[in-house]
Amino acid sequence: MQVGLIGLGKMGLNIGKNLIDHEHQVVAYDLNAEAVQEMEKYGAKGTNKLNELFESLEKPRVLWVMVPHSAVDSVIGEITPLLEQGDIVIDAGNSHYKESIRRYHQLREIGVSFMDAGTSGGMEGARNGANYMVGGDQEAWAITEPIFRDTAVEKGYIFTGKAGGGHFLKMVHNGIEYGMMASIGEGFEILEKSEFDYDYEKVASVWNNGSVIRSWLMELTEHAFSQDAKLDSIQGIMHSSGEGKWTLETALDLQTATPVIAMSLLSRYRSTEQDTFTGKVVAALRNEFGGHAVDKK
Ligand SMILES: O=C(O)[C@H](O)[C@@H](O)[C@H](O)[C@H](O)COP(=O)(O)O
Repeated sequence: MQVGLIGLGKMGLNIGKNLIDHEHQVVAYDLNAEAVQEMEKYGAKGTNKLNELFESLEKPRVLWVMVPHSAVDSVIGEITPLLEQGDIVIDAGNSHYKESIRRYHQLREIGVSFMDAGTSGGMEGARNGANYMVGGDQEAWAITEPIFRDTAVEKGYIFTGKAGGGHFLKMVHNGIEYGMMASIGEGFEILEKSEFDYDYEKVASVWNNGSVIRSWLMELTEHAFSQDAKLDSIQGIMHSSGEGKWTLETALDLQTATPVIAMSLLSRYRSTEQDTFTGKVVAALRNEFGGHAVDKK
């Protein structure tokens, strides 16, 4: 089928190529000329004009939006005057599910269907077989299922119904991702501080063969250590894009105890600071009441 792809970043380009590999026609839009050219070379029709994108697509149009969550509203704002009744807008990025519910209702008012599609599997998945968690209308799903099925790994997609359900599921998935990664990281830190001299690539490899914790994350761990045996070239600063925070906020709203996800998020925040004011205050107080030593600057 024909897909209008908006956003040719790392994920968008890979999804576009994946769609073309599966005999779908891609009309690709981005302001970045290089990305448009790359997509054209791969067989897409490319443009940097939204009206051209819309004119090139058969109706009802299927628009796959692959942009950072902070840009989704501005994209929707730009395409709204061009959208027509029956068109389908898919947000395949990592948006907050409440925003997706709002956007669903906003577009429904003009007869446009909005689908919230959480996409997992990273760049490699986007290129060769992704994983999708999709919410939205059944009618829109009936039309769009082939593009999800074809670009996903086998059994790698789910339609959750009800708007917001796709991005909610992806949010929780990412909360789990935070906890799992933190646990892997902490395990290796204990190894690093121990009296034993382990080869971490080999450790990750052996854990990937038959052990309970074998996983794609452990495979990636093995790969990372194969590139840099002790990760000496990078700093232990863990950035985050928001999904872990949303998971924790949602858990709190639902009065659900999620200590692992909470701590993994907080340890990411902590990792971005060299020193903390909390630490200074506690050190000062220990010194105040007990005369305990402080480390001077
Ligand atoms: O399932 C996935 O493929 C990943 O979760 C993907 O969506 C992305 O890597 C995260 O958004 C990174 O999230 P943080 O920046 O919050 O770690």
